[in-house]
Amino acid sequence: MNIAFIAHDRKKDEMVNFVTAYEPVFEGHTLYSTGTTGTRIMEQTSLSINRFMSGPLGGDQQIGALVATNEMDLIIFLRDPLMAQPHEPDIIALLRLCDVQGIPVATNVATAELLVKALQRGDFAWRELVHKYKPE
Ligand SMILES: O=C(CO)COP(=O)(O)O
Repeated sequence: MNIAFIAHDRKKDEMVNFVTAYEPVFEGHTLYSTGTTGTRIMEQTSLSINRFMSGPLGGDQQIGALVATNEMDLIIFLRDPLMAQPHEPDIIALLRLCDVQGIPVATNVATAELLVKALQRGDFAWRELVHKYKPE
């Protein structure tokens, strides 16, 4: 599966702890992230992550491009609900595209945990069909 990690600054510790806890689950997947989030995760785990630009510089939009083409299977986006972001329009656009394509997206760690357990159980197998029968 193609999985993306994104965390706002005050959520980065939570993200690193979360990914560390489920590192064995994430190991078998293709991982993506915005710039700083990915750096932090790679510093503290042995996971290899394809990093895009930092969020405020367009990283959310780069991940959004993969959502638009239905290539992203799961997004864990730990947003900071208590701090305004300069790139709020990019964030809204990414979440909108997840709804357009029906992509599972967790915006807090409680939901992220449920989705990762579903991933472990094989509940994301339907996404293989999406990839297999993707129109050209
Ligand atoms: O701002 C972000 C998401 O909107 C995250 O970007 P960074 O991972 O580069 O901090």
